[in-house]
Amino acid sequence: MTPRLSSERRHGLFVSVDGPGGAGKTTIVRHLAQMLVADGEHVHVTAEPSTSGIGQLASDLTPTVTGHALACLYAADRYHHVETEIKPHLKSGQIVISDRYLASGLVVQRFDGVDPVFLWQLNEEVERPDLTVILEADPHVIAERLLERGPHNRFQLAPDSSHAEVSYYRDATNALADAGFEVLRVDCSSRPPEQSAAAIRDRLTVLLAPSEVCA
Ligand SMILES: Nc1ncnc2c1ncn2[C@@H]1O[C@H](COP(=O)(O)OP(=O)(O)OP(=O)(O)O)[C@@H](O)[C@H]1O
Ligand SMILES: Cc1cn([C@H]2C[C@H](O)[C@@H](COP(=O)(O)O)O2)c(=O)[nH]c1=O
Repeated sequence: MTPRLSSERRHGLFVSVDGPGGAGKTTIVRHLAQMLVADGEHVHVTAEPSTSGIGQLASDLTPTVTGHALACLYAADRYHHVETEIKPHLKSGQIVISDRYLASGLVVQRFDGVDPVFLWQLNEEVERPDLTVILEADPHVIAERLLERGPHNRFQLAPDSSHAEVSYYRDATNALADAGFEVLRVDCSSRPPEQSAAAIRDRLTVLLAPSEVCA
């Protein structure tokens, strides 16, 4: 039987899920949320770009605005997202799962040639997730998935975009781990999305275990 996560927390748990296009972020977040709800948890699923005006603006301008300006828009959306949506849900004790967060901010604008050091500094003060999940995948596998599903954005149009993105994510993951973030790498090439979601749920259970003992 799956151990229950604590439903009596006064502060929630913040989980971000990032990874290259086609790795399965949205699919896995959906499965994860369903599993947690079935465990009796209160879950809030969110995403970046957020649904706020800044998020909408970033989304609308992504086809035409590039580089540093777009990086600043996404970072502005992130800081606003934390203050107006993520923190309030955490304060009410919910598990907040964000489909894309900081790691995407360290990766996607590199397609426009933005320096990773600039991206790191721009995002340095955003809220640190309790768990930063990075979906890893064989670039050939996700390139196939993108071909089948179709691209979601201009960054996925280049023929070798999956290879480049996997490499950018490797850099971002190393930087996050070096900075002391709690990082969980989940391989998504060779197993169904339900199993990837279960691996994340298992880590959350471990993360929550000490507070269950103290309660
Ligand atoms: N583990 C998996 N095995 C096989 N197919 C998968 C797996 N995960 C996702 N898919 C399929 O791959 C496609 C991409 O999944 P999804 O949209 O969840 O990825 P994503 O990482 O959110 O992509 P994007 O960044 O482009 O929004 C979908 O058609 C989905 O059904
Ligand atoms: C967080 C973040 C997002 N983006 C862009 C990349 C895509 O155009 C959309 C996300 O849509 P998807 O369906 O999840 O692929 O937002 C970005 O450029 N930079 C960011 O930091």
